[in-house]
Amino acid sequence: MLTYVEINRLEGNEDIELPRKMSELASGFDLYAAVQEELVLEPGKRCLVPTGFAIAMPAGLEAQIRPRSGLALKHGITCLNTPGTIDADYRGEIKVLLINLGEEPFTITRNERIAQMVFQAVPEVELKQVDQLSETVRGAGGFGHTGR
Ligand SMILES: O=c1ccn([C@H]2C[C@H](O)[C@@H](COP(=O)(O)OP(=O)(O)OP(=O)(O)O)O2)c(=O)[nH]1
Ligand SMILES: [Mg+2]
Repeated sequence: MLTYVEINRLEGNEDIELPRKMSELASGFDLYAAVQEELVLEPGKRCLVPTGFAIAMPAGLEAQIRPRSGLALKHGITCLNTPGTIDADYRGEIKVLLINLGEEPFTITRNERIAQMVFQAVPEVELKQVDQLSETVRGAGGFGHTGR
């Protein structure tokens, strides 16, 4: 089923590409940097990169902002808060929190693809407080208790 998500290009970003799938069955819409000309991200530093657009999706969806593997592999550039969460009721500009985990400064240029946005269904959940939880074999074991 096709779902329509409204997208609004923000003023001053007429030259910035709107998010786009780069192949027919791609999961993510690639996001383009709406930085002024260039932005240099030094090793170990983070920055919030504007994208020049806002969206409105129907209730029951979220958007996740995920890194691009090529930038991660070649330059150590990733999203610090990956996956970034875009709430269905958010109407502000979508921004990408990048961090440079590489050894070299990385230059972000205007209209460069810096991350991708994947839409996901969010189930309707309500938390119900109880005195005792249902039992399982795992129980409270976690954090590697099954071995390395
Ligand atoms: O990578 C991101 C993450 C978040 N947002 C926007 C959309 C999201 O709906 C809002 C809030 O994000 P989040 O809930 O992750 O941040 P918070 O620190 O909990 O802020 P808030 O108190 O505003 O919810 O910020 C982005 O544009 N990019
Ligand atoms: Mg929040």
